[in-house]
Amino acid sequence: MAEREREKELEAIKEQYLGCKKPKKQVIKPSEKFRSFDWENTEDTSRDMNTLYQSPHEARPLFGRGFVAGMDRREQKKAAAQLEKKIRAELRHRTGAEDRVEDDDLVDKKNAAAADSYDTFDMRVDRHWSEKSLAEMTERDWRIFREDFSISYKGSRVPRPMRSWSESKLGSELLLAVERAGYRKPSPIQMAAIPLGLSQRDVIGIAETGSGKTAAFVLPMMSYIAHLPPIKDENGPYAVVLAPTRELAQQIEEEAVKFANHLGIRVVSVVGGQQIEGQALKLKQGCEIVIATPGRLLDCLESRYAVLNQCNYVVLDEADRMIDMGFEPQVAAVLDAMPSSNLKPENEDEVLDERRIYRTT
Ligand SMILES: Nc1ncnc2c1ncn2[C@@H]1O[C@H](COP(=O)(O)OP(=O)(O)OP(=O)(O)O)[C@@H](O)[C@H]1O
Repeated sequence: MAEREREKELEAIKEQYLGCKKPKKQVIKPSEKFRSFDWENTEDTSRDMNTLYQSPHEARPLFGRGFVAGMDRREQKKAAAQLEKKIRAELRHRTGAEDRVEDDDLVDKKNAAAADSYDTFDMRVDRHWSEKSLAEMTERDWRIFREDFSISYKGSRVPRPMRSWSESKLGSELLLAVERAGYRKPSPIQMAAIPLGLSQRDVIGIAETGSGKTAAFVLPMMSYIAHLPPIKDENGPYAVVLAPTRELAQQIEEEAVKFANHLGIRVVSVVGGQQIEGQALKLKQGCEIVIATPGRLLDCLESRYAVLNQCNYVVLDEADRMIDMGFEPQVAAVLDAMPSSNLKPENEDEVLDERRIYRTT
């Protein structure tokens, strides 16, 4: 007995200092454990066994620019329209009614219109300005229109730009001339400046080279002159265009003649580098528009070949360049040869910067 006690004691001491010798508990991995596990198909609850629920309504979340996650209501409407068509066909089939294609077409059109006029959030979608008549244009449409063509204004009570030639108030003869010139659409500077010119407002137009600035000032000028009686003898002109160089003056003349010939308006160019007598003769025969470089026009005025007492319309083409080239005194002298009341703006706020410069020097 004492021996057994001793053995037990020894075991306990060994266990304490050398660790126990108990066999390790075997751990079975779940993959091992369930390797041969099988279940009845009906026990599979991961999917609905009822076919009715096999294709549940699918959410179509929209992400990206202009969307927050949500449902595509337009797609749902399309699906609903298809279903409606199917049901109609089925009903017709059952009742033996004839196929009425018009009915389907009508449903199609109605649904297409509904899908187009509502966005994905079921909000009404506005049509683009190009699809609207002038009367339907909203402030927002005009803003988008101006943004589309990079048109911006500074000034008060600015008239709306014109969207097309037909919407301008140029008159049928000028519109015909524009069509014959092959100008299908107005350029942005023309869209913005022509309505201003036609409303007898002073305008400073800024646009890049080759953007159609010439027609933008020539057309309202022609429209203004078309309402006046033709000039007799040397009493003209009604309008003067000043340009810094001979070449530019000639380019403007070419552009002006395209429209002037249709209206019986006479255009004379008065530029340096050519015989002054020839130009004097043309001025004497009478003309409604003079296109000139400042120095040569001043010579003509001083020699009394030209008078500007009927001139109410002045264009300073490339005014900044004329100042850079030192033409300011000549331009000021030409403007002073016109009756001062002609150039006095109704509203002092609307005085052209250039004119102020010329008039004060
Ligand atoms: N609406 C239009 N449609 C088609 N062509 C046009 C239109 N307006 C002008 N043009 C043509 O575009 C060309 C350039 O026009 P224009 O000479 O008036 O430009 P500009 O802005 O005055 O250029 P610049 O700064 O060189 O004087 C011309 O040949 C003109 O006939």
